[in-house]
Parts: sequence; structure tokens; C-alpha cells
Amino acid sequence: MNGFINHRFLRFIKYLLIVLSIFAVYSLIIPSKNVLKERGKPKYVENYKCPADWTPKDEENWEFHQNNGTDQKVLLISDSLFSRHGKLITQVLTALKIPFKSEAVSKNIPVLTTSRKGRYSLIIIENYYKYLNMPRWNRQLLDKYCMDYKVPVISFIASKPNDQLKRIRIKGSSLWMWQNQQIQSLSTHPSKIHKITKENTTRLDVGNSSDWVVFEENTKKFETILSGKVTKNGKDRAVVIHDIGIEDGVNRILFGRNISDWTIKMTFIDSIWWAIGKNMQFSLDRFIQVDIDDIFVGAQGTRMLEDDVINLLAYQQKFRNKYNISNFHFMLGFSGSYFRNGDENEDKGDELLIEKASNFVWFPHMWRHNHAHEHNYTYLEAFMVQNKMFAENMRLPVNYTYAIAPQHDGVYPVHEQLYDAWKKVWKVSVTATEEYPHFKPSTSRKAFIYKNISVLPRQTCGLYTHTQTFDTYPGGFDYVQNLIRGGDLFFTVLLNPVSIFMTHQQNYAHDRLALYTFENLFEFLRCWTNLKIKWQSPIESAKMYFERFEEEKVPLWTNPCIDPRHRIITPPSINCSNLTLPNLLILGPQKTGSTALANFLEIHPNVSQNSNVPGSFEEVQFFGGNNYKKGIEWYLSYFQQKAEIVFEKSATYFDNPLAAKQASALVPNSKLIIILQNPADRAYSWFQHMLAHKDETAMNLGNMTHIFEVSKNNTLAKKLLNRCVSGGKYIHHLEKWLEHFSLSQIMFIDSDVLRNQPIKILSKVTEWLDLPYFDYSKVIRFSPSKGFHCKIDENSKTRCLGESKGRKYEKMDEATRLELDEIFAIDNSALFKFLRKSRLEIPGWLRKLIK
Ligand SMILES: Nc1ncnc2c1ncn2[C@@H]1O[C@H](COP(=O)(O)OS(=O)(=O)O)[C@@H](OP(=O)(O)O)[C@H]1O
Repeated sequence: MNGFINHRFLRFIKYLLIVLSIFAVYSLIIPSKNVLKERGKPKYVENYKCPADWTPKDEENWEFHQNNGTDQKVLLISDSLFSRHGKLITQVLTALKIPFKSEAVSKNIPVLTTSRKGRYSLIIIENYYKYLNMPRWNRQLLDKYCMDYKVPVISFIASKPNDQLKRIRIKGSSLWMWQNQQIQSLSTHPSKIHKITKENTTRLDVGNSSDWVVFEENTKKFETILSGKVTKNGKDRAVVIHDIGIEDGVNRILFGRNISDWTIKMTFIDSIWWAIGKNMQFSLDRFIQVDIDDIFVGAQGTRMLEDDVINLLAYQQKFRNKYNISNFHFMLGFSGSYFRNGDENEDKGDELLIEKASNFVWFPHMWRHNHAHEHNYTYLEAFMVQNKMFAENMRLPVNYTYAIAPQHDGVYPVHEQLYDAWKKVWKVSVTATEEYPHFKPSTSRKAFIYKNISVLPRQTCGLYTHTQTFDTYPGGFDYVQNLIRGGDLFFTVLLNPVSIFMTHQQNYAHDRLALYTFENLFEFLRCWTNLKIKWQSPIESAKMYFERFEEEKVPLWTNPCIDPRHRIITPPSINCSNLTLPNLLILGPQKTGSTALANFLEIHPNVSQNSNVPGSFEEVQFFGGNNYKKGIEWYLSYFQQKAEIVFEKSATYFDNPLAAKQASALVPNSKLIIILQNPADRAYSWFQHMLAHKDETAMNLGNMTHIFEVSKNNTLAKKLLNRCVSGGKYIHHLEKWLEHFSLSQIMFIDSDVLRNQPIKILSKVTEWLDLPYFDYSKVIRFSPSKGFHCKIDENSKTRCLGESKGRKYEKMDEATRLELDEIFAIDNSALFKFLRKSRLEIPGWLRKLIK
């Protein structure tokens, strides 16, 4: 009996082992496809509750401040170059795309006027104490400017932490302030300054810091914009106050707190709008687009289930109904290769998405989520066609010519072949990226158009593929809440007319973090702002964007090898380990001897110049011109020869403000050479140039003598005169360069010395460029027949510049010189002052003129 049992038992164990091993092998070969993990219900998290249902204000009767006609620019006087608050203010101005000049407070205040009008429409002073304690003369100058041009001042007063004095009268004003105060609530008052901010609201969660500054005001000279209830005595005191200028004619908005508090920041933004918004196309509309980039891409166990899809649809409807975002659509990006790549339940989720496809807007990603820069046109086209076939087979409505590249790869830095393939297969006209011009700071993101494809800025909302549950959110759940409740996400919407957010399918599964995020964001915006959240197609958004920010159309090329994020997605056609860009630019101006300088400088063994550009008189003329549109690869192709100094000379750069901006984006550390010639001689030389080119107007005039008289009634003559003169207004053009480059990067050369003693100039230039000494006297000599210095070639022959450089023409007559000197008088004197102030050598001709 025992033996029988043992025998049968052993046989049973044997079979069991066989079955188990078959099962084990089977499950190894066929991974967990059918092993369904139980997925818990999404965690319930309470939504944001607005304390009250405050009524929004409509934008119809907004009042804006009207100044006396100034440029649309803000002057920011910051506490120091490194001030943190100054940086926050700068970020707001950058995000609002308002031109500004930032200066650290110093003995000198920047020049406030041009010869015609005021330069600034708003002055922001970071530290009000510094303003109050400015040297009297500066303060008077600033106040007078504000009065004359009706320009308001915005400033901030901070508590001095150890100051015993609590109640202080503000110098020169009847206003009193209390420092180091704690407040328990913050209320918005009715005021023409509030635009985005809802009026008559009260916020209780203001923290417990006791460094607020509050103002005591009880006259009609001041208007409260925000007030705080002081904890100690329950009194309601102004935290942001508007001095309407009754006392001294200057409009001031004073903040008793810095903009790290969100209500203060919002009020600050409103104050800027109020000060300059009239001409800034102010609008309360905010367009929000939520993209789900990889609707089918995701590891098993992280993907959406049927329930998640149903929920996604329900929320789409909820956003339309509850937040009035009529027509709101989630935008689904697809990589067809990953369809049904999950477990059984997840595959059902995918299938339901397809079944409900017509409810969403679909856009192509890439067939296998491929990184564009790793592929050439043929492959990219093949991937796209495959994805397109998937869309056709699944009847996905791809209604807009919009596409997103996986990880934005190939969009910026530009991989031209991606653009070409997109256009060919999908007729793409709009895309978006977070990488232009750089990922950080996000407030500086911009748009551009390349190959007729509009590239809009894209925003992150703190949701990534790994952010799936509230409990595992990096930085904790509080972090998500802070983003929404007055944090970065809230301000992204506030500051951008169009926000295109990137999310992933995982953010709609599990705890559905994306739905929580957007619902709460909409609720918070509805609660505290007058903004109108809307949806429109990306095509309409692109149109709207570029109507508003036209200046962004042309991309601002940057060096892709410097930004580590860009470096890894740079197309192979740009070789970062052997990239040559110029480190010296000779800017001109035209007709000052720039060709001679370039021609001589190039002889130095450690110097190389760009290779010849067909049909362009040797000049690359990249910055500020049409060649710029050809892209950075085109520019790079002219700098194959490495050297210690690689330079290019384009005399068209100097008087082109765009050139300054574009050069500083691509070669910010480059040195610059500017040649200063008496502008009267320069104008005359230009006229001779026009004569030599048989310009009809110049030919009719014959010489310059009568151009001044004739140009009064003749537009063609006026145009010609202007062309002769404009490049010679040196200080005006120089200012544009100094907005982007520091003075220490620039060398000025006296054109007369260059002409008569080129070797002397070249030695100076060599030294300035830190190049080894080179004896130029062996390679340059004066040619009596040419009347100029020329190169000596290897056969000891004289090689002069062509006949268009150093032309033979009549000397300028005295009358013409007088007229021209008169035209340039103001500019010359400004140049003289500038050079003297900067302790730079003054050209002989200028010294003679300003005697
Ligand atoms: N070594 C030498 N050889 C020839 N020409 C010389 C030289 N040094 C200075 N110059 C002066 O350069 C003037 C032309 O200036 P640019 O080269 O800057 O002109 S351009 O704008 O690039 O066309 C040119 O102007 P014009 O005399 O009116 O022709 C010259 O006066």
C-alpha cells in the first residue's frame, strides 16, 4: 500500500513539475500579456475651492495711462546686477515681450530722451529707497522726465528687518508707511489698474511672514489697489498704492511687497499693462491647447484603460461646459507602431480611443517615436508615410496641418530634412517646441517661422511620463498644487496669449494627474482673474501669434553646440566637435576702408577670413540681411579654415540694428571692429559710389553740391541724401550694438590713420586680438599709382584693391562740406562726448571738428 502511494505520488509530482515548467517557459516566451495586474482606483483628491463667486469685469471700458508720446520701452533700474528680485522683474518683462533696458542703480542715470522724444514709457525702480536717496540732480532729472512725458514709476519698498522704527513718513511725500507688518488677508480694491485681477476679492492664505510694508493713507492723493488686514490691530491698510501725482506731478505705483507673492505679481503685471497697455493689444483672452503627445507610447502597466478614455472624454465635455471653453479638444499625438502595445486591458483602452477618435483632434508624432535628427529625409519620409497609413486605416481625423516631433527633436536646432519631410507627407504648417531659443528660462521661449512652418512656443506643466500618481509626484503633491495656485503654471497662462501644453498618456491613467491639474488650473483662474480661457486650433493660434509678435517670425539662430540640450539633438550636418564660427566681426560702416583692413589683417598667419561668397563682393552679409534666412549651416559653410582669429567683414552690419541682435545671439563673445571716418567724407564717398554705379538721381545731380537744396522738394534726391548720410550717424547705430555687446568687445579705428598708416593700425589690432607680433611692413607698401597702401604678393608684386576701392574723384567743395558738417553736428558732438566719457581715443578728424 505504502509503495503504491509513493509510486502514484511520485508520478503526480512528475506531471506537476512538467506542467509547471511548460507554464514557466510559456510565460517567459510570451511576457505578461495576459497577466493582468489589478489597478487601483484613481486617488480622490479634493479640488480647489474658490472662497467666493466674485464677478468678473469685462474689458470694454478699460482705462489705460496715456503718456506724452514716448518709445514703447521700459527702463528698469535694478538694485544691483545680481539682485534676485530684479531677475524676477526681468522675467515678467521678457515673458510679456515688452522691450526694456535694465540698468543697475548707479551715480549716472541712463539717457532718457532722444532728440525727438522720450525713450521710455514706464520706469520701474526695484528699490524705492535708492530712488529716494539718489543724488538730487539725478532725482530731479528723473522726476522731470516723468512729468514732461507723463511717464509713471513703479517701485517696491521692502522692510528693513532690524529697523526698530515701524512708522515712517516717506521722504518728500505725505504718505506714511509701516514696515515689518504681518497681515492676515489680502483684498483687491476697485481700480482702473486692475485688468487681469478680479476686483473686490479677499484672499486669506497669505502666509505668516511679518515683513510686509503697509501704507497709511487718508487723502484723495492716493488710491488703494491692494490692501492687507494687519494682524496686530485688524486695520485694513494699503499694500499696493497709487500716488496719482497730485503732490509733485509724478504718477507712482508703490508696492509694499516683492513679486514673489502671486497676488502682488499679478497686480504688478496689471500695473505694467495699465502703464503701457493701450498700444500693446491688451486682451483677456487666453488660448489653451493641451496636447497628449504619445497617446499609444508607454510601457505596459502605465497606459490608459477603457475607464481612463471614458473619463478623458467626460472631462473634455466638462471643460467645455463648466469653464465655458467652448469647443475644447484634447489633442492626441500618435505613433501608430505602438498601438495595442499594452496588456489586454490597456489594449482595450487603445481600441476605445480609436472608436471615439472623432471626438478628439489628432496629430502625427512619428511612426516609432523616432528622433528626427538621427535620420535623413528618406527615412523620415518613410516613417511618416507609415504613420499616415495607420491614421488612414484607423480613420483618425487629422484635421489640422499640425505635427509634433518626438522630444521636439529636429525642430530646434533645425534639422532641415524633418521640415521637408513634414511638408511633403503631412503638409505641416504649424508645430511647437520648448527648445527655442532655449529650454530655460521658460519665460523667454519664443516662436519662429522656418520653411513656412510656424514653430510656436510650447509649455511644460510639470507632467511627465513618470508622473502617474499623486503620492509619487517628485517634490510631493504640494508642488503640483503650488504650480497651479499662483505658481508657474498659473503665470504661464497669465503671461502668454497662447499656451500649448505638453502632456503624456500616463498623466490620464492612474491618478489622472493631468485632469486634476487642468481642472484646478481653470478653477483657480476663474476664481481670481477676469481672463477668458478659450480653445482654438493650432493653425489659428499661429496666425494670431505672428500677427501680434511679428518680429519673432525670423528665427534668431544660436550656436547649437553651446546648449547641452541642443547639442544632443543637433543634426549630423553640424559637427560640434569641429565647429568654426567667427570670433571677430568687422562691422564697417560702408566706405570707411573696411575692405583694406580685412585684406591686410588676413595676411597674419594666425588669422583667417571667410571663403568667397559668390556674387557678394566677398562679404557674407549674414546678419540682418536675406542670407540670414538661409540658416546657420549656410553661414558655417564659409568658415572651414580654423585659426586663432576667424573673422568676417560685412560693412553692411554697422547701421543695421537687426544685425546687432542676430550677431549677439550667434556669436555673443565675438570681438567687433568699427571704423570711424569723418561722416561728411563717408557721405561724399557714398555719393561717388552711386555715381560710379550710374544711379540716375546721382547722375542727374552730377555732384553733391545741390543735393541739399533739391532734396527739399524731390523725394528721389531726398532718398539718396538720406542713404549717403544715415550710416554716418555713428552714435545712433553704436547704441544698438551696445544693447547687445559690451564696450570692451569693441575696437574703434580712425579711418584716416588706417588709410595713411595701415601698419600702425594693424599692429594695434594684432595686440588687441592677443595675436603674436607680425611684421606687416614686409607685406604692405604704398603704391604711388593707386595712392593707397597695397599688399605685396609672394612674387614681390603690388596687389592693390580693385578700382571700386580708392576711386579717383574730385575733392569735396567747401559748400558741400559745410552742409554735411551741419547735418552731422549733433551726432558728431554726441560721439565725441561718448568717446571721452568712455576714455577712448578720439579720432583726429573728430577732435578738429569739435574744437
Ligand atoms: N588701402 C586702401 N585701398 C583702397 N581703398 C582704401 C584703402 N584704405 C582706405 N581706403 C578707403 O576705403 C574706401 C572704401 O571703403 P570700404 O572698403 O569700407 O567700402 S565698402 O563699403 O566695403 O564698399 C575707399 O573709398 P573711396 O576713396 O571713396 O573709393 C578708400 O578711400
